[in-house]
Amino acid sequence: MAASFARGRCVGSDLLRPITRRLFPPPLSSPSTSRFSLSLSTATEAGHPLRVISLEGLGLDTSGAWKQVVHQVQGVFEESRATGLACFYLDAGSIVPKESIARGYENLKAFHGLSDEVKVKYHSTRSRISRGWVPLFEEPAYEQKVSHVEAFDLGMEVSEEDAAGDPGIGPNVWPSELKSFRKEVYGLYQELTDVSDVLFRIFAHALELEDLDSLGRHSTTKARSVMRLLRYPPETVQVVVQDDGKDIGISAHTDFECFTLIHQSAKGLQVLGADGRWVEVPPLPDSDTSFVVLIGDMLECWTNGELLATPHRVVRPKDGRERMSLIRFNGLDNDTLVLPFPKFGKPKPKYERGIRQGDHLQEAADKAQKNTERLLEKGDLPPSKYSAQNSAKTL
Ligand SMILES: O=C(O)CCC(=O)C(=O)O
Ligand SMILES: [Fe+2]
Repeated sequence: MAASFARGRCVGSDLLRPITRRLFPPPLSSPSTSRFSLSLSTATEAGHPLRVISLEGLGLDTSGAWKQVVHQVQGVFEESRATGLACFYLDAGSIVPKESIARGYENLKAFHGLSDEVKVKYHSTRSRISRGWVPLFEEPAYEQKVSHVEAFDLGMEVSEEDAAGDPGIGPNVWPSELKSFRKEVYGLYQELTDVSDVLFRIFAHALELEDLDSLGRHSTTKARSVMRLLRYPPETVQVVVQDDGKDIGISAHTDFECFTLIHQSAKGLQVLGADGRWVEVPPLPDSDTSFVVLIGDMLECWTNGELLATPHRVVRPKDGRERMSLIRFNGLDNDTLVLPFPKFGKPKPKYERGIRQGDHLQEAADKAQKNTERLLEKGDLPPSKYSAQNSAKTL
């Protein structure tokens, strides 16, 4: 999406990157005696595709529960040497109560349930920074494929005066028809900001960076951190694209920010392992406050590719029911130039010039726009009913 863009980059064979030697430190304590090994076996026994890490009991001090979480995250990073997947489930219930998540879904349903005539007032192309409604068939094309998803996008609330024209930063749009939407949805956004702040520090600790604010200090109140309320119609509904692509909810991509939190009402999310196989990552049956944490492009660059951004996609629901998801991207300030930390060795050619968060998002938007134009030319994508272009170009 353009701010509604912020999403992933196109992927193809370059997703199948070879697993190179990694530099992660060994876990903080012996896995045989730690909670880490217990939670790994529990996760495996429970048949979860990814490790489950909980923020329960986490205090402000970096001992006790904090160390356990760091240790578990290190375990995930360590395992990703073989699997390519440095992603995991995070139970964030101690920061984001289940009621907030439930209200998030209620508001998502209420917004997407409004008529198109009402929703078009909030069309993302009417916002300088692409906040608001992204109708079906207007999702940026990360691949040469048509996505089947409708979105409402928001981010940090910044006045136009404070934004001073910065790309991707500015005021949100709020549907006046839904009285509690703003308060509840922005409340959830703020709780997710708290989770994000903790995770930035946990990641810094797990990577054994000396300063725990090394990452998070670049994600201020002007960070490119968008939240999306996504609705995927089931495959049984509204198929106007080529037959072989009818099951695509969102085409394959990695996210452009540092990391992403995903809460889903139903299965559909898949991540791509180093062996080239797509792994289903369904919601956890026993936890309604668990998010999937995906690694984004900026963290990949910071670690010189020790952590790989997680390729992912969504397949459409086949059971006749819609799928909903609450997505929170955790990005950096526009001007942040990310270069590999020296401890990860000589920067690889891919990262040696660094990546600037704002530029990266813009390049991705431009790339997706080109894909969209090609799809339109081929007649695979229906032209937008609401705007001159199918995906917003401005960030
Ligand atoms: O709906 C989901 O689970 C994932 C959405 C996604 O990948 C994105 O918006 O970048
Ligand atoms: Fe994504």
